[in-house]
Amino acid sequence: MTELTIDVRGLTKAYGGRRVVDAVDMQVATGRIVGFLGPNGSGKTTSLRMLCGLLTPDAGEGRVLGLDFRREAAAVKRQVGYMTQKFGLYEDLSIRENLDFIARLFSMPDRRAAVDAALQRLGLATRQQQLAGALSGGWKQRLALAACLLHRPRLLLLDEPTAGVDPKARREFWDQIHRLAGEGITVLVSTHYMDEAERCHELVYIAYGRVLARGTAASIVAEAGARDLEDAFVRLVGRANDNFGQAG
Ligand SMILES: Nc1ncnc2c1ncn2[C@@H]1O[C@H](COP(=O)(O)OP(=O)(O)OP(=O)(O)O)[C@@H](O)[C@H]1O
Repeated sequence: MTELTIDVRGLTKAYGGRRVVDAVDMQVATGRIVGFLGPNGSGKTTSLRMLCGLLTPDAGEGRVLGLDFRREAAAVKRQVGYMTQKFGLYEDLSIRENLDFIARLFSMPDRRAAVDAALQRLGLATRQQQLAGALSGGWKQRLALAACLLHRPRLLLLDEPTAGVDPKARREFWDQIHRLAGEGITVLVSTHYMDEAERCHELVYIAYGRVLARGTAASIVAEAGARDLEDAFVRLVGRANDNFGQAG
């Protein structure tokens, strides 16, 4: 049987009486890269925050990294690398100082070794003295990914990690994600880019807080009777809009 790093059912969250995440099931096998797609405001960030233990769900059951994701949320949080949409590091500190600061926050016993390993892994060693604020968008994202990896998480939840990054840097970032998956790290990543969706092993597509499609890119395109992935999503969201969009 396939080992599931994420196995959660019925994930639900409402704000002001409106369900922004509505009974979402999420299964991600260990070492796989699953793309999380959907229009703006469809509930991706809210779902990711619940899965990593930062936000308490209204409903939902299941396990993340073998832990009860609701009752053991604090333990889940410690073992997940979560990369938020916005660059959250200190612009007036160098690359190395940023990583060292985070290692201190985690009270890592082998801080220096962990920082060195993260610098090497992400190809940041030669730039370690550069100020974070002076880096291009692509290098900033790489630093943010290095920061997520410091505590050696087995699961990465990445929220639009390459938004606004140029195509070459995005490609390099994705090569890195595939290397990490090759090491057995599981990745759930939200994106609006179709070329990135094509690089995921599987996709989950949501709109209005509900899952509209899941599977490989090829199976989603075939099931929607579409030309390509973008066309499939346009069709799916069009149908969803007819069915429950007005109520959402
Ligand atoms: N703390 C909050 N209070 C009230 N409403 C919220 C809160 N957080 C999110 N929402 C609403 O929930 C819905 C889903 O938001 P969410 O950020 O999860 O979407 P998303 O799919 O990540 O969007 P995007 O692709 O734009 O990042 C939106 O309508 C948003 O306005």
